[in-house]
Amino acid sequence: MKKISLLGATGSIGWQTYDILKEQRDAFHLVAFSSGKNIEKTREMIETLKPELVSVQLEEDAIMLAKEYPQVHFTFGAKGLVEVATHPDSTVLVNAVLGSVGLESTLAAIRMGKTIAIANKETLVTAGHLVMAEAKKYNAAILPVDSEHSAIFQSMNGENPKNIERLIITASGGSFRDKTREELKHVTVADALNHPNWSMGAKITIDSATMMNKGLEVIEAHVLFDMPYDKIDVLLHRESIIHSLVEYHDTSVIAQLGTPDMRVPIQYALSYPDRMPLHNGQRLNLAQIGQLHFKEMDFERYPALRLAYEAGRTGGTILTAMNAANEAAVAAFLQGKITFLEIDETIERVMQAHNNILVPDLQTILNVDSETRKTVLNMIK
Ligand SMILES: NC(=O)C1=CN([C@@H]2O[C@H](COP(=O)(O)OP(=O)(O)OC[C@H]3O[C@@H](n4cnc5c(N)ncnc54)[C@H](OP(=O)(O)O)[C@@H]3O)[C@@H](O)[C@H]2O)C=CC1
Ligand SMILES: CC(=O)[C@@H](O)[C@H](O)COP(=O)(O)O
Ligand SMILES: [Mn+2]
Repeated sequence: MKKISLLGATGSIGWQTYDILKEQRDAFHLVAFSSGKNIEKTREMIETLKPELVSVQLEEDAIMLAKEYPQVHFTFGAKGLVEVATHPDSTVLVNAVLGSVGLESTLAAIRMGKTIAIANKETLVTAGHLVMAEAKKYNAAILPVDSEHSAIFQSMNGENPKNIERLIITASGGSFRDKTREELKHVTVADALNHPNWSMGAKITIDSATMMNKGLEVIEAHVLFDMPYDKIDVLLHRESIIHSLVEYHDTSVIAQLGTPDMRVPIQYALSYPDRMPLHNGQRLNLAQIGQLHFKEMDFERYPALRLAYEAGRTGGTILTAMNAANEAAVAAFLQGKITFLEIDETIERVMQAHNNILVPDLQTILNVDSETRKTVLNMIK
């Protein structure tokens, strides 16, 4: 029986993790979880899985829930995320919280030698060097949940990494893949949230439309697999059936395929190195699909991807600035305060003005993160 802590339980990844935990009660037990402001889902998870510790975003919600569930210990805010991540009974942390807010709790769990099943890509982008150095020091395994990185991880199974020629990350193209840049001037939030293949949280769906999601994933791959940027390519593949590929020196290409269902990489990270049947999983029928499509990436159409490669190749706090600018700009777009095209423009302006620090410590990263968010708010005013 693996004991699990889960951050971001009420989100898209968190709720799909809940689906797996409910179906696999002989294999997994949820000891602690965090949610944000969704109290209905928080109640349901408490009643179904009976954890010992729950963290919510607001103190008043923690006080209210403590009266309803006296057998559960409640905590809240940033310290609550760390308490959930470091619960003494859990051996695996699933980090499915949104944004760089997941960084400190991830580091705290790593320092206890826990296995980290990581969906929270912003943490790896903003402070990948710190996360991987601490994971090595404390012998903590970092297992990818992001579908592309899980595909790469599965395609590297049993292989010697020194034989890899390049990683090929597939991209659906997002909600506006059939539009020109000119046609993006007046798109709405509702249009942008309409992803062709995946049902995901709002922020990552917008990232997918700008292609910043792929930019974050290129950096995530560099961090997780220690691969130089000139050996990480992005390939447009509109069906999201091939989740990513690894090419080897002998020209062989190994890929992982499947219907688009995030429960597959989540469950693989939980059951690794084993596999388990997937409850209600839809099997891939290639004959029925008939055709798969591929196209070279267009960096002019998707400037966010170019910016992410630039930040990755530069390294240092520019990664934190880019990530924080993106988080703040996407939040502003979702609130109707800026247009879709202003997301890229905001990130580029922040990066151009940034004074880079090459090997930042945690405090420097936290300072750059909060300063960048303030800068973006001032730019938007
Ligand atoms: N969704 C997907 O299919 C995929 C997601 N990812 C990555 O996984 C992560 C989560 O994405 P997704 O599930 O889509 O996101 P969602 O927005 O659906 O969920 C985010 C979760 O984090 C909680 N949360 C948000 N802000 C805070 C905060 N300040 N303090 C505490 N909790 C907070 C939310 O709580 P509440 O809702 O209760 O307020 C919710 O539980 C992201 O890094 C994303 O890039 C990676 C691959 C695929
Ligand atoms: C499911 C998942 O891992 C997402 O990150 C997904 O990849 C988004 O799709 P695109 O970014 O390829 O549109
Ligand atoms: Mn992905």
